[in-house]
Amino acid sequence: METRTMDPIIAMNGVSKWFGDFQVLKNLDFSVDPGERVILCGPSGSGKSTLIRLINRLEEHQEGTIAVNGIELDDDPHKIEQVRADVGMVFQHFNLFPHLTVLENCSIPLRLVQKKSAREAEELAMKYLSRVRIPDQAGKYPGQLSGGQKQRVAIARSLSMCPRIMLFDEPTSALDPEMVKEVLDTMVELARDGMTMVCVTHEMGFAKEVGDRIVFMDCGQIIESAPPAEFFGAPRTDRAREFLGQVLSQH
Ligand SMILES: Nc1ncnc2c1ncn2[C@@H]1O[C@H](COP(=O)(O)OP(=O)(O)OP(=O)(O)O)[C@@H](O)[C@H]1O
Repeated sequence: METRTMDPIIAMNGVSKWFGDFQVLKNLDFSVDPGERVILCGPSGSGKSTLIRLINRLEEHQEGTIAVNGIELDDDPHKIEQVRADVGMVFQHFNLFPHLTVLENCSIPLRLVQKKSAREAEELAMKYLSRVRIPDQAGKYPGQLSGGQKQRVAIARSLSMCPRIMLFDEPTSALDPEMVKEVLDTMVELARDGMTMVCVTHEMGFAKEVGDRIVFMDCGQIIESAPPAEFFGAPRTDRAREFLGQVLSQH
């Protein structure tokens, strides 16, 4: 039995979701404390992306409750907007606008969503581009950047909105191996600064270094949830052992 000392910033209870007839998530309980770093792992198709996308309502659940920062998600657009203001998300494929410069990619959302002035938006965007160590790329277009640089722009864009939670959905899996480290290093720094993070990743070295807790999913269920030392040192289920055997042999 887990003992908790604070209210979770993400609380999912009894959550189920279907795509048509296919039940992708099955009666999940999942919570994250403020400042906690949770790594979601599991075989392909186990429901990790779907779970993470429920947190900012990119997908809708059909059963159970999901509360983020105390706001329970339902069809109310105002609540969804409030939750999205608190939650940044970084995807596998960056999702940058190719016709906008790096600086515009980061500053335009600040003007449109947070109604900042052009000058304030650019200053904030530059602050976060510096934080991810690419201020010198501000005038370039995404097509002129490496994959690792593009992903750091995506992280800077999210951070400049000042989220309380960052979600990462396989942020390094579209990158060449030599680019992976620079993105993971950026995420490690973010974790050191105390950001609440939920990361779907197969990077088990990163998971060990950064994770407070590893959540292992299979077939739409949470099978294990344990600190890294326990999960990697002594997985309790055959399914987790088999998964670890596969990913550790690939990396
Ligand atoms: N929009 C959708 N419509 C129908 N089925 C979907 C949809 N999105 C996901 N699925 C299915 O739901 C299951 C879980 O998908 P999900 O992407 O959440 O898994 P995952 O664990 O993140 O997998 P991966 O590691 O391969 O990204 C898969 O069988 C997938 O085909």
